[in-house]
Amino acid sequence: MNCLHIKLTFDAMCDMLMSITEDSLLRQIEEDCNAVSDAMLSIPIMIPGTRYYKGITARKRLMETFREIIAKRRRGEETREDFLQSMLQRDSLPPSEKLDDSEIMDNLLTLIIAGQTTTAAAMMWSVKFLHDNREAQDILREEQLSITNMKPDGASLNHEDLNNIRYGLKVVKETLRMSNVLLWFPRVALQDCTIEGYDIKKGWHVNIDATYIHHDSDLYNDPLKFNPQRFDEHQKPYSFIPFGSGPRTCLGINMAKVTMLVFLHRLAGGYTWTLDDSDTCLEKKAHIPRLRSGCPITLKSLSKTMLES
Ligand code: HEM
Repeated sequence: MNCLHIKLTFDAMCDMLMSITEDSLLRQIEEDCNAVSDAMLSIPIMIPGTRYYKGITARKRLMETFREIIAKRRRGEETREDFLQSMLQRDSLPPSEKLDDSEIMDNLLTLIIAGQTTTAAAMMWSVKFLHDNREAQDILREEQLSITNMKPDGASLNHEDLNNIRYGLKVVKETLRMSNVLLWFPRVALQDCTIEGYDIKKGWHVNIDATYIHHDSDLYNDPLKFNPQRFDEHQKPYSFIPFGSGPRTCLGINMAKVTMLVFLHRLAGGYTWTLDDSDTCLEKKAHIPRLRSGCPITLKSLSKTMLES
């Protein structure tokens, strides 16, 4: 199932950014992006076979692919309404505001890597937490079915429906609190300062430990329990920071939330599921916590489940 989460979010991301829908090209870009991600925590040794080497060569291939797509657009061979097109439209602006090809390519790769594995991992954890918490799954399902029942047959979700997925949003938040997709955010102190009595010197590297904050029992009652309802109460400032905080807050916060809401709506509103692998070990050497098993599941459509019960 993790593979499916990754494929879903990856394809949606590439479509939104560059309107790529051809499967073979998507799979090639996906493989290369995975190699770049895997290289992030590797030792920087440029020897064939190492994770670092694979990441650097994959990045070169990706840049070539993006360069070709950009060249086609610049030659006017294709025009789309996507993120790439909006970056290219800056060509008509004064030179200081234009983006050159390498900036455009960097932006594309940054958004794919920042947005794809994070959202896919969060979706995987929501499947696992909801599987282990049947009560939360049932409340979520009830909400999704009531939204579907109010709509004409086959109509897709609109903005108003998304605003009505209130319990679903709490499931998203509780999943992000417990899974800590990004474990900590590194910062460098730009000047000497004192925080809560601790002196921090200019140039020190400081890590904001989101995992600790999200599991602090002074902030969250029974922090190891998956309890979406806890978000009925107002959170203290800086106690819930899955998307960071301040000027470098996640740019994709709304996209991530909407992607997860649509996914949960479809999943809980259409299916029940069982886990095919109960292994709870985490993947080794991954910079985002994920189940080693990939969280494979078997889906059963609700209509079938209802007939059987
Ligand atoms: C569940 C999904 C996601 C989580 C948990 C997440 C988390 C984060 C966090 C914690 C940061 C801030 C890191 C820091 O302060 O140093 C961040 C930054 C960022 N995120 Fe996300 N993210 C998610 C999805 C996305 C998506 C879908 C996109 C893009 C489409 C995206 C694009 C970015 C970018 C570009 C930054 C850098 C912002 C900057 O430095 O100014 N993220 N993300």
